[in-house]
Amino acid sequence: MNDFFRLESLVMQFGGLTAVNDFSISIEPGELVGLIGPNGAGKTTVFNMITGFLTPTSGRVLWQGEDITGLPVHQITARGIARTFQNIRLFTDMTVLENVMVSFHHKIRSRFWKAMLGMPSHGREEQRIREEAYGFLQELNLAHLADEKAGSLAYGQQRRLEIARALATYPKLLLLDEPAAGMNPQETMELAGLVREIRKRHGLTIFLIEHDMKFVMGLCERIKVLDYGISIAEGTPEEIQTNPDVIKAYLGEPKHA
Ligand SMILES: Nc1ncnc2c1ncn2[C@@H]1O[C@H](COP(=O)(O)OP(=O)(O)OP(=O)(O)O)[C@@H](O)[C@H]1O
Repeated sequence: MNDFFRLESLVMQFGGLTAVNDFSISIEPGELVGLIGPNGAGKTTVFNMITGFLTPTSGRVLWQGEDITGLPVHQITARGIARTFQNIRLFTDMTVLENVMVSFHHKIRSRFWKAMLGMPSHGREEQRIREEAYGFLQELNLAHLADEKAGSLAYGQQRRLEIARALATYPKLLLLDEPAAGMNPQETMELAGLVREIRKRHGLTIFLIEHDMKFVMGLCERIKVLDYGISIAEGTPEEIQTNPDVIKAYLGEPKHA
């Protein structure tokens, strides 16, 4: 048992549907853990319960020794948990750089008051935020697109921009929901390298959902498998690939002639 990050018996019911049932996991600082499972297995629902988008029907989310179950989204972000979304959520009419700058909103609020009071640090602070935001774009290989509208980027670039935005909240735990979705094999391979780099540089712990098995198996140290809301396996990539329950969940029962 660790005190860093633990999910205890999470349950999420939507009316008569139990989307997630008795889900538990404990993640150590610095780990890179994958969450896989067939469509509709409940993976995004787990992320929504961690990040405050959904309040679990029962169970607890424990983060650095604190019970954060059901806290509002902004309070969870402020505690160092950030995420990206399966359906990309960018401000498409804003520039790539502005999209990252928005993530500094807590700082921007103080900037706003300083500007109102005509305090001199306003310009300097804006410049600092701009430089920091640009630094995150460089890390995600997007700096050359800083002044483009976010909506004009290719799909894979938008996914990387989502990660840059999440990093700009200075998280300790980063949740990535299908980061490689819609990417070609080359982009997916580059993304795996970027994920490794940002983990190292920022001392991150990463929990990710992904359907691309090559990506998951090559990147994650440990994998959890959900099927119909129930956790059916947990182990190393090698253990998961040879687990009969996992094979059955993905391929269905073997057909008998
Ligand atoms: N807000 C909601 N209201 C009602 N049902 C929901 C809601 N969110 C999810 N569900 C249902 O819960 C189940 C799990 O959905 P979820 O999106 O968590 O699955 P998933 O494993 O992330 O799937 P995918 O791989 O297709 O993204 C599905 O049957 C889904 O229809």
